[in-house]
Amino acid sequence: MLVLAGTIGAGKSSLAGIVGSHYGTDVFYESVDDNPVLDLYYKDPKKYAFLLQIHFLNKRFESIKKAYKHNNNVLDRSIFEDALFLDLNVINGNVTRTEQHIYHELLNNMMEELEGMPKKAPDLLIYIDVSFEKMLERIKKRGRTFEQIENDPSLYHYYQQVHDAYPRWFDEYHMSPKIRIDGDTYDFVNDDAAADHVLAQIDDALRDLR
Ligand SMILES: Nc1ncnc2c1ncn2[C@@H]1O[C@H](COP(=O)(O)OP(=O)(O)OP(=O)(O)O)[C@@H](O)[C@H]1O
Ligand SMILES: Nc1nc(=O)c2ncn([C@H]3C[C@H](O)[C@@H](CO)O3)c2[nH]1
Repeated sequence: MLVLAGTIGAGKSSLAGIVGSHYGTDVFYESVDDNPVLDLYYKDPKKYAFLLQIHFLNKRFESIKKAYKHNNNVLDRSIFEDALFLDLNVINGNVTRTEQHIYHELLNNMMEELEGMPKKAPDLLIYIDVSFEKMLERIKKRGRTFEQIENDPSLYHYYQQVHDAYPRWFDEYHMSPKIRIDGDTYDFVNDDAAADHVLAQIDDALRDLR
């Protein structure tokens, strides 16, 4: 199981598709278009942050249960990143300490279930690192209405918080082997040579594991 990680708009879904095609494996996309809470959360984070966290946790657990059956199946974002968002929501007063506590108890229970499975952790975590400027550029380019700073200027600060939290998160991530992809330099979406370079990086990392 290969897992993509990185900030909002880093290119996880795009690279997940490319990696899945490369290995001929299934890609499990993050719940966005079918997400009944995401736009509500962006409109009213105080009301919907906890519900959104529970939704993502549930969907990721569901994907992991399906994905772990094949070595090179691809997950678009890891279950381990959700706590980063949760903690930011606590800092921002959108999630209470009690909600945070209940969330972590539920997460621990779920992780115990995963420990009972043949594959307890991803084979490789692929972290896409992008600058804050690139992150904003990509969010704008992709154009999801509820994510646009021009509609809600307070999102600038939120995006800064998310972006700032990622390097430490990646540093402290030790559940599996991990690699870092430079998402600023390599335009794996529009440039085949860049995509090949990134795929070679992933191939090399997987070869080292076996
Ligand atoms: N390396 C890249 N070079 C150029 N454009 C890119 C690159 N990666 C992603 N993009 C573009 O940036 C936008 C966001 O990409 P994508 O949806 O894959 O990000 P994501 O990490 O899955 O975001 P989210 O966390 O919101 O799900 C898309 O328009 C995509 O085409
Ligand atoms: N609050 C919050 N918690 C999460 O665990 C989480 N995971 C993803 N997202 C948001 C980021 C993108 O807008 C969009 C697609 O990644 O969904 C999250 N938001």
